[in-house]
Amino acid sequence: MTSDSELLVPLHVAYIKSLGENKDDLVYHMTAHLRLNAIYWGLTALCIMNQKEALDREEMIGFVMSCWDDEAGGFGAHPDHDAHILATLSAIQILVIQDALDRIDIPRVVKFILSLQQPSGVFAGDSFGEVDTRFSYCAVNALSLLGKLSELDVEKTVAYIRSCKNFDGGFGACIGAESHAGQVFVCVAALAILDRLDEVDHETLAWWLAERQLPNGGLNGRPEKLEDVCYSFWVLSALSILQKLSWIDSDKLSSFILSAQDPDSGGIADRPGDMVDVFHTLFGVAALSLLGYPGLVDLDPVYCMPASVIEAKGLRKSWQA
Ligand SMILES: CN(C(=O)[C@H](Cc1cnc[nH]1)NC(=O)OCc1ccccc1)[C@@H](Cc1ccccc1)C(=O)N[C@@H](Cc1ccc(O)cc1)C(=O)NO
Ligand SMILES: [Zn+2]
Repeated sequence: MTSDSELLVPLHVAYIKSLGENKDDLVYHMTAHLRLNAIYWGLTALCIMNQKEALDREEMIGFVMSCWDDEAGGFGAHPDHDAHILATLSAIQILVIQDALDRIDIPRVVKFILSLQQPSGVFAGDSFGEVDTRFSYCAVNALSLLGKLSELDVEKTVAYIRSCKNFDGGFGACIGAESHAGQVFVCVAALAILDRLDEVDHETLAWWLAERQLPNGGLNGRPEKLEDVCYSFWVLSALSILQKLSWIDSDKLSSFILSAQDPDSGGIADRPGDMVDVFHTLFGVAALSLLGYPGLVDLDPVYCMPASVIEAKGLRKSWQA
């Protein structure tokens, strides 16, 4: 069997395990600012392939705690980096998957997250103030995993997301920004967590999402853009939440994702022939899981975490199978 007809699970597991070992090559140092996010990406990909034990649990929890920024009350993406809401979400996602939330001071983290909400209702990523609907999703996802959604000003949060809805049914990074599949994912997933999917024009948005599929089977993030494996997840997750997964040709998309695998060293790239990375490896197997690829563990599309973990916390929605 060649690589573009089956998922090379053992190779992808070996690739993810090797990431922490090659500390000498340049890529390792160039990606220090994403390290904690990359651990969430690697761990979640392993969970989907049912190989969670491939990485050492205590060593991982130790690294997460080494990224704690005690002054801010949040996590940075690397030891001694400033706290950021993206890294804080990754830290919480890792600890929830490893059943180790008892290691953190939950009220302190909740205070950090809530401190980032702006008067407009949008969230900033950190104290430097860059705002983006991505960060609103991080806040809603993290507070939900911590069981503290009751402390969020839901109306203000929803009002800002509503103001980012475009005529094509999609959402942008901020008011007036064009629709982009990544931003559609974060806005639809945040509204799903808040039980406010009534804010979405389901038919219009599902049509815009289905329009992302190109003749080669891959999905792009915006009209006229190139196909990219990670957009498979952003688009499929939003369609899954809208219960319109059937609007995508899943056989052609699965073949596209499988063709982006590196058949020698493992890993998945953004498109066939490019360099693999752990980000596209996660979102490739995540998309295959949503498409029902045989032997993969069910993924919750809203949290991008194993469905069993979300189920155990009582966070699955009534409309989810
Ligand atoms: C910072 N970043 C990006 O900008 C990527 C770059 C890219 C990958 N393929 C095409 N471009 N873009 C990206 O993640 O866009 C998807 C997205 C945009 C906005 C909101 C949500 C998703 C990637 C890292 C990366 C950089 C360069 C190459 C590969 C991965 C990244 O960290 N993305 C974030 C996007 C994101 C952020 C927050 C979330 O809650 C969910 C997703 C992430 O996945 N965090 O866990
Ligand atoms: Zn990509």
